[in-house]
Amino acid sequence: MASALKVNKDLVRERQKCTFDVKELTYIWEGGREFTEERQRYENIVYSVKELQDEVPELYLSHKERYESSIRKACILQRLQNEYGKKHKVLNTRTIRLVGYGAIRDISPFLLHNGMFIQTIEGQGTPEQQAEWMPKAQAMQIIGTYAQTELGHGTFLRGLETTATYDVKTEEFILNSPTLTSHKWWPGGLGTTVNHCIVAAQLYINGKKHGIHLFMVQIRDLETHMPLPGINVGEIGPKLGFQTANNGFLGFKNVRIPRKNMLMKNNQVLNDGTYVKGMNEKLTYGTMVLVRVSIVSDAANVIARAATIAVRYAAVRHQSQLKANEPEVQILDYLTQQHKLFIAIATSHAFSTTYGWLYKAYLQVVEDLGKGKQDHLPELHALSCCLKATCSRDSAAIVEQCRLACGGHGYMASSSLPIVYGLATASVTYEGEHTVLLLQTARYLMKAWQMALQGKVLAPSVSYLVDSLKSNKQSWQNTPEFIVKGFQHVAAGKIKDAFHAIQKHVKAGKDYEDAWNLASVQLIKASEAHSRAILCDVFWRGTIIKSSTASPGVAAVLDHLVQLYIVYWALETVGDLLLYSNITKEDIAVLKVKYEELLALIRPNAVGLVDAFDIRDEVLNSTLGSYDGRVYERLMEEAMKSPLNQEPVNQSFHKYLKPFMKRAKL
Ligand SMILES: CCCCCCCC/C=C\CCCC(=O)SCCNC(=O)CCNC(=O)[C@H](O)C(C)(C)COP(=O)(O)OP(=O)(O)OC[C@H]1O[C@@H](n2cnc3c(N)ncnc32)[C@H](O)[C@@H]1OP(=O)(O)O
Ligand SMILES: Cc1cc2nc3c(=O)[nH]c(=O)nc-3n(C[C@H](O)[C@H](O)[C@H](O)COP(=O)(O)OP(=O)(O)OC[C@H]3O[C@@H](n4cnc5c(N)ncnc54)[C@H](O)[C@@H]3O)c2cc1C
Repeated sequence: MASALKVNKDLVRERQKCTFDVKELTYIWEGGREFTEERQRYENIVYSVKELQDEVPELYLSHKERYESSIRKACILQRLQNEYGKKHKVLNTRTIRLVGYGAIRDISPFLLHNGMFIQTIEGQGTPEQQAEWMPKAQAMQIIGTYAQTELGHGTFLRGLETTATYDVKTEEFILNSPTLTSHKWWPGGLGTTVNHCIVAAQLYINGKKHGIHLFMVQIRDLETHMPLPGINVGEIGPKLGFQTANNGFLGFKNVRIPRKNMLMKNNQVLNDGTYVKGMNEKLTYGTMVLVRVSIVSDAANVIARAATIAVRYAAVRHQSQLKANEPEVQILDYLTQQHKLFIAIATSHAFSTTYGWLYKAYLQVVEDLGKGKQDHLPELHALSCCLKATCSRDSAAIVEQCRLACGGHGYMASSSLPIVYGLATASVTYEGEHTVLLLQTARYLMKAWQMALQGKVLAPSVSYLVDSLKSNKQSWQNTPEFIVKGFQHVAAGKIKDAFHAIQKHVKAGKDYEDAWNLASVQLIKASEAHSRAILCDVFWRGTIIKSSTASPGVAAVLDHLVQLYIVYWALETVGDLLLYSNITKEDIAVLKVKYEELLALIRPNAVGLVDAFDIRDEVLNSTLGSYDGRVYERLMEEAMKSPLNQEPVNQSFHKYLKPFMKRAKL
């Protein structure tokens, strides 16, 4: 952190105003003091390594140079991480990724190795397969990715075209990409980094198709890194963001792999070609469930980064006058600015709390599956789908809102907000496209509604549907508990409407599938409303628990944030509440006042709240958001690093401009 002398005076004043213990909130936000201290220790090591510091900002490098730089840094990071893990504790994924961003400035080309390749071996491999591949993968003797999506299909997994045909004579699978559209397309690290892949392919035995299975395939020689025979591999080129993720394409031509390379924890192929079906074919999709759960945490982190930048900038930036003859005010004092930014802080806490809850549910399901119990799998799938969809979408919208809240300077690459937006918006699509995942949840909600009508017991996350069937709703109260109930009424109402819409189309003679498509706008709205009800409920209940052991100062700000989140969404969806709950116009007027009061309560703590995210300057990498608030100095310093500023006259003047000006006619 910068010394107090150099810190911008507005930020110094803001920090003096703060009414709570910032460190205590950091510990709560991060899940415990031990996690914060572990991260800080590791950050101190990583950010003191000279080789990880940039001489030229990454953004001025070419596509190729950026990739090479990211590999160089990722190797240093991986070594530091492994050494740290041996001496201290194994670091959690959040810390590894957060610190990685700070060094690489974008996505690590090892992201898929560390985030999906290892997890798939762990979750889908037999104990023998784990024993063979895990140590090599963890030590990075083999580097891999998760190669599922193809040029032609990403969403509809049953439509994937890559084939793995079992040859009973040699006890091998033969991999082929029969069409252009069957080429793998997108996997991170696939372009030029990895030598192994987990490949999703259609399994064929004796001409019979058994659906999607996962296979461990070596694609490059470990010594020369040359593609192995039959492998056509490369990089897919620049994208909106994720520039250093090294996303690639891959095609197979009669590539043979041994039988033992099919991941066989769930389904098996025996030597003689006998196919043994596992407990549930959807368990093949298990890694995706884990990553969808993790994306809720990613969404919290990405918002925290954007909020830190935008709130600190809004404290430093003065523009316009509220009253004539008075100094220009900090833009953070405009209520509209608070409206844009405080919801970002609150949302980050909402998602972080929800992630903790969802991850616990995930671990429980994994434990149950180990005992052969799969009762809660559909509920987990439904929750992870809609929460991934809603949190990633909200995170992209909020990051963009933060960027816009920084005016022109938010458009500067050096603010880091464009790159953070690139990260956030990618997550709306990857690991299951937004609408598609909402529709998966809607499938579950339709079944739940049917069960509620039949008086059956429902899973906890949808048990509110039973209440909503009771006709005598209590009169509205403007308390958080009651507003959460209101969101549940909205969700139940939309679920019911979507259900009836399908029924109406079916009664009119449509097939169920066509009726589903005709009702699908209503279905995604029902799914979104369900997500919001879950987010508000979990955030409210989770905050009560967190506050119970917190100091009064921290408990108070947590209460302000959770109330702000709930009231914000009540006002955003006021039309829905009017349609589906007992809220009145008078209640809404009271909520509007309450919302403004909450903004005023949060205002003195705004900078303290983003400081509590404890994101180091190296991670923020932002001219607008650093701890010391030297915004204008940094903007100018960064501009001076432009290669165009390294010479007084660029050669293009002599080559093009001057002759052009000479030839120009009046
Ligand atoms: C741990 C560290 C984390 C690090 C984070 C790393 C971040 C990495 C950053 C970027 C990486 C990005 C990687 C990728 O994008 S990998 C590719 C991801 N691809 C997808 O997500 C594809 C999306 N499509 C699907 O998941 C499915 O095809 C589908 C949309 C769900 C539809 O599948 P299908 O057609 O087979 O199924 P149905 O619709 O017919 O449904 C049949 C029943 O199955 C149930 N189902 C489906 N999926 C699951 C599942 N995963 N688990 C449990 N159950 C599932 C479904 O609900 C249906 O049930 P029902 O009872 O209604 O019949
Ligand atoms: C940055 C990034 C990294 C990625 N990394 C990987 C990786 O490492 N490994 C990997 O295997 N994949 C990866 N992917 C691929 C990613 O998982 C897919 O792009 C994603 O699942 C969406 O699939 P799609 O591209 O086929 O979209 P599409 O399904 O083609 O979506 C296009 C449109 O069609 C709509 N649509 C499609 N189906 C339906 C439906 N049934 N009902 C209603 N609407 C529908 C969608 O809503 C969307 O609006 C990555 C993608 C990105 C952007």
